Amino acid sequence: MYDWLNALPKAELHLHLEGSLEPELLFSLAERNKIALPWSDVDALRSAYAFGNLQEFLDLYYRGADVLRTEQDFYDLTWAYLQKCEEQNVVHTEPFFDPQTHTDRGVPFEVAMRGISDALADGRELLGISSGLILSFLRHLPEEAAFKTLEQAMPFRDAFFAVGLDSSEVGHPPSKFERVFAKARAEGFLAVAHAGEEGPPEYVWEALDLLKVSRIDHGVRAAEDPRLIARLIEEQIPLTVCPLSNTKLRVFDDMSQHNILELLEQGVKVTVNSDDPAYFGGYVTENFMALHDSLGMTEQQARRLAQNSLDARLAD
Ligand SMILES: Nc1ncnc2[nH]cnc12
Ligand SMILES: [Zn+2]
Repeated sequence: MYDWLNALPKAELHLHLEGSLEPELLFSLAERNKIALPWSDVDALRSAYAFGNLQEFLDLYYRGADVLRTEQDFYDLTWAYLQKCEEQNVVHTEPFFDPQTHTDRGVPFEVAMRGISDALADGRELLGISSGLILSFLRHLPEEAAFKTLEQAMPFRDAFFAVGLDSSEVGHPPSKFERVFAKARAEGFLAVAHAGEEGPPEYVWEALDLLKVSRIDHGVRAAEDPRLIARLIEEQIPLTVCPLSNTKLRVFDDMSQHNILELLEQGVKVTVNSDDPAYFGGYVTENFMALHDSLGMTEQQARRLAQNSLDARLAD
């Protein structure tokens, strides 16, 4: 019934590699690395995936990422995600990687970087999936820590094409990172940022005007500000929307209330993405399916959304 959705060629532009860590892989990495887990089995872990907001999810996401220790672990994580891409006709992907999630617990920057880069290279060669990596700063940490992360990344500068901004949004506006984004842009990187997920429309304005981003990640709360919507349409700034994430994190109470199709019909360049698929119940195709089931998305709308994702690519 959903084969036609799965068959659409798509790009994924909002995916946290650490959020694609499926419970089965999480348990097998814990065993390989001799790490004790607080959950008795995969089902017990899955049943903990009930979130009241972004922070409740992030607490579990950072806890889960602790099983990632070796270059092979990061390779296996990335390769499992790329195999999903192949299954779902995701022909291009621009994943986020949060170095501070790993360096802050003693995993060297280069360990994560090498495992991920090798898997992305194999994805290109063996699966024909093109990709570009986005180095994302954790916004709940100081800007100084982001500067340090950028510095650590410079020996690997060819491994990524853009910087991003994620983690706890409210209370950590884009303006907090204006200087480090300026430095990254001066070094030749593009910029994207999470804004308007839980945070207000002002954060989307700041991401555009201060961080000079090429895309907004989420951005669904921009709908509260008609002037902002007019600008997004005028400049055709893409929004990387994540429907299942938004309902799991209670940005919308129910998928039937999601605004992605209204934004699409207004002329905003919205795309469909999975964010943290292992935690939110599905990859890109399942996100498209949810829009079909709960919002009555038509085939023509699905085709436009998929085309938007291809048009909004930033990496070669
Ligand atoms: N949805 C999300 N928002 C902010 N930071 C994140 N890190 C992983 N998923 C995220
Ligand atoms: Zn995200």
